[in-house]
Amino acid sequence: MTSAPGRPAARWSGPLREGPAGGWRDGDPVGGRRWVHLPAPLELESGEALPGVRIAYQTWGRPNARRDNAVLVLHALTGDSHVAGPAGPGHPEPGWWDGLVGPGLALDTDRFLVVAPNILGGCQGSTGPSSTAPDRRPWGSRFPHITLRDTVRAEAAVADALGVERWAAVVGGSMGGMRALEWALTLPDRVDRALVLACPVAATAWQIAWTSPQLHAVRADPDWSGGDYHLTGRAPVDGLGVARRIAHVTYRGPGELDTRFGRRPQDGEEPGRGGRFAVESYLDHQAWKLARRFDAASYVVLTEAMNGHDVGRGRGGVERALKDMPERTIVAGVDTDHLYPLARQEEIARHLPVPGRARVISSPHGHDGFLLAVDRVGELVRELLGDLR
Ligand SMILES: CC(=O)SCCNC(=O)CCNC(=O)[C@H](O)C(C)(C)COP(=O)(O)OP(=O)(O)OC[C@H]1O[C@@H](n2cnc3c(N)ncnc32)[C@H](O)[C@@H]1OP(=O)(O)O
Ligand SMILES: N[C@@H](CCO)C(=O)O
Repeated sequence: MTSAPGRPAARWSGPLREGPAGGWRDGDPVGGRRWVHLPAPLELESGEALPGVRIAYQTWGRPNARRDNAVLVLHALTGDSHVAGPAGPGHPEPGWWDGLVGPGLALDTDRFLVVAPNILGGCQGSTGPSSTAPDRRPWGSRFPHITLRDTVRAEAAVADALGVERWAAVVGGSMGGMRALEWALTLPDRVDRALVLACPVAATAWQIAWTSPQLHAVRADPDWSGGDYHLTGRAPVDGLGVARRIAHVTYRGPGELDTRFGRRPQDGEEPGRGGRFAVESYLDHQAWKLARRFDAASYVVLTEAMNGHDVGRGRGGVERALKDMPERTIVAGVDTDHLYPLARQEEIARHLPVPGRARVISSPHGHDGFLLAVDRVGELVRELLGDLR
């Protein structure tokens, strides 16, 4: 085992403990996390049924009398329900779109009820491979293959619990953007508008190719134990760390890394003589940071769900499918994104019911620009929702 600086202990601390259940209650803390339990096993696209599903979610703002002011925000691969707000119990970091949600902000909590679930298959409160199965053991390798459409059907229970028949909008980037597309196409009566950021209409060979060494890295870790490591006291943190290093390079811009790090050695280290370049140290930091907060089996399940992303499946192809998107759909991408390049968003925009061009998020940060260029994302949200009262 490597003893690289920052490497976490080889175990993962497990899913969050249960909190309050149910839908909207006056007086609940803003941003507080709640859980919805599905009343029946979830019928998966594969034909299997998944029993005992619960979905964790957070809310900000209040529902109006007609309950038509709810906006669903969908997180990316390693995100969670904590879109906004300070770090606190269960949330070691501030919200990942802090600055977008609050009074007077683009997702104005004086006007909207903002709702963010943790995805099915994840590890931040919703049912995933690290959760307990009905036999009281972790699901582990028995957790079924899920699709992004399955995640949408599971989240319908959150809308039901909140009394929301139709989202005023669904908003998401990367995997969240894929899921925004799937929400609008799987449950079209329940989505009025959509903001789709930094994602493709279907996973491409290029995108799947980048995930292949990541999946191999996790599964090659001896602590993976075929996916059944949750009770062993060890977790495949080295494999997950390698996966994150590979993924993180795809998430950032080459110009950005050159500018930030250049050929600089990490302080006090000598590259080539056992030491690292600063950029290598940066990737090590990203690796261990994720390994501390994310379950490797969730990473595998969700990566495979993204690889299966194809809005055209069973819908007569992607062009036919996109014709059923809401008329009020905005698509945007990051100009330096080499993982999900702007051409992929142009492809979506071209085939919408009201065809147009993709909006551009100008950012040096590559794919992660959709997380970091909060002001620009705020402009797009205002463009989508500005006329709603
Ligand atoms: C629950 C949570 O922890 S977050 C959950 C929600 N997260 C998400 O939804 C998305 C996942 N998050 C991400 O992808 C990323 O965190 C992003 C994109 C939001 C972060 O992007 P940025 O703000 O640009 O961070 P950046 O890539 O510059 O990394 C900064 C980190 O690298 C560290 N760093 C910078 N240079 C070096 C170096 N040479 N060696 C080691 N570490 C370095 C910084 O100290 C900083 O550490 P910290 O994050 O622990 O404070
Ligand atoms: N940095 C993002 C990229 C995936 O879109 C994440 O980890 O979720």
